[in-house]
Amino acid sequence: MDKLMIKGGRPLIGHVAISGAKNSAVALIPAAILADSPITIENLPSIRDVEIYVEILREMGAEVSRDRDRLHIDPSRIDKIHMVNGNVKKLRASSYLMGAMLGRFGEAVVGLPGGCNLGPRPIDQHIKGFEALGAKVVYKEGAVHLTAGRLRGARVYLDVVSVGATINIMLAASGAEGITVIENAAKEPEIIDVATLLNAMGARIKGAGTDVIRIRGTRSLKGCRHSIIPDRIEAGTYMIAAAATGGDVTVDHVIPLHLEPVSAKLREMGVTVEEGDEHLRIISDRRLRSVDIKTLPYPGFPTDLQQPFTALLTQAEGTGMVTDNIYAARFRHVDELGRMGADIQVEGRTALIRGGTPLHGTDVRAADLRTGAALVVAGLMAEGMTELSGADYIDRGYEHLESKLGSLGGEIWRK
Ligand SMILES: CC(=O)N[C@H]1[C@@H](OP(=O)(O)OP(=O)(O)OC[C@H]2O[C@@H](n3ccc(=O)[nH]c3=O)[C@H](O)[C@@H]2O)O[C@H](CO)[C@@H](O)[C@@H]1O
Ligand SMILES: C=C(OP(=O)(O)O)C(=O)O
Repeated sequence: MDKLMIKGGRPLIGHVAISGAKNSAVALIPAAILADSPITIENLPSIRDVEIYVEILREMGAEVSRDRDRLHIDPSRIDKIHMVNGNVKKLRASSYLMGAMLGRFGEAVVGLPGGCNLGPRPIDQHIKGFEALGAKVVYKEGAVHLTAGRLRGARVYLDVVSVGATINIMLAASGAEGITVIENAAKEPEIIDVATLLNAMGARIKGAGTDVIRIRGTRSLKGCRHSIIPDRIEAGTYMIAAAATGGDVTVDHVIPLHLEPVSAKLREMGVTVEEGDEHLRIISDRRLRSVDIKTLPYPGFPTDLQQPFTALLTQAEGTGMVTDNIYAARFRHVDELGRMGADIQVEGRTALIRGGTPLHGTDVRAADLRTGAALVVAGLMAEGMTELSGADYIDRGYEHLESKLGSLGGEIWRK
């Protein structure tokens, strides 16, 4: 496993260009399965999750080629093969194969998805949606077997606000006959991105970005060209790192509205956040006040930035409280931050961070993607060298992390 070496103590200064969103990319790629002709996806991030999804589509018979940040997918020869083991187990977003295959073929056999281990991650709401559209569901040997023949539009109320279930039901419903209405839908920007692609393919989706989404499906979805929205989680990570190091960083190619919860919390801490049309500038003198964070579905504070934000709070004055309302057990970064000198107590789904304890570099391990991001932020703040193993997790979601941080003056390299 690769390691990242980080020498802390230098402020990050300069501009960083934000890549396309991971959580859009891993939904847009399987969405291509629904089309009968080629699709081009632009602003594609170079990250491991994308590489894995490309391999999955190739295994299914798609012709896929890449030209810098453009991905061309010809799905016309995709076959309804069973996708039970191997790459599907490496990704959470492999669950989207269920909706996409159901929408195109009326049947699917897909292994239960993998992804970051954040505690239990059920897919009951996805299944509830597929059943409402007429699918029969059987669990056999670690895989979900779905059969429907022709799917029919239906009304689905989600008991839990779920990004994955909302997208998966949109995918299936786009290939269904008639109208589907998703109530209590998730409102994340990535959902709007997927709906934009499906509409360009010929579906008629209204309300994406609100909690009621209406989808009129069609049998013939065609190829198109689509550009992925910026990755708000990558951008938020650089904003946090800028604040953490007492830096002056402009994150370019972002949609500032998507980062409002992060900007608001940084401002509460005493950080200056200047907003342009497509950029945000973060200026920090490293004199930070503690704040409380409660993660919530969009437009609330994103759980995917909870861990890096916790690292930032270790250097703020006072005690901060971080409550993860999405994943009760998303605290694998806490012990590692403790090894670097942080004082954090976890009670239930809340972490209490006593700020102002100096951090020192040591050997730490990322066991999931955003733990990795938290430890990078901590390493940049710490005195001395941090040796971070588990860099492969970080590669799942951050394009060219070392060179982007390096161009900002951060000292980070791969061993
Ligand atoms: C590939 C992708 O886009 N991943 C993101 C997506 O994950 P993912 O789509 O898996 O997350 P969900 O929005 O579905 O999960 C939200 C909450 O709902 C629960 N739940 C979800 C589905 C279900 O059927 N039943 C159920 O109980 C989950 O356990 C969790 O507590 O949104 C999460 C929440 O913003 C992010 O952390 C992930 O980065
Ligand atoms: C949890 C995440 O990803 P996934 O849902 O793909 O595991 C994440 O991006 O932080």
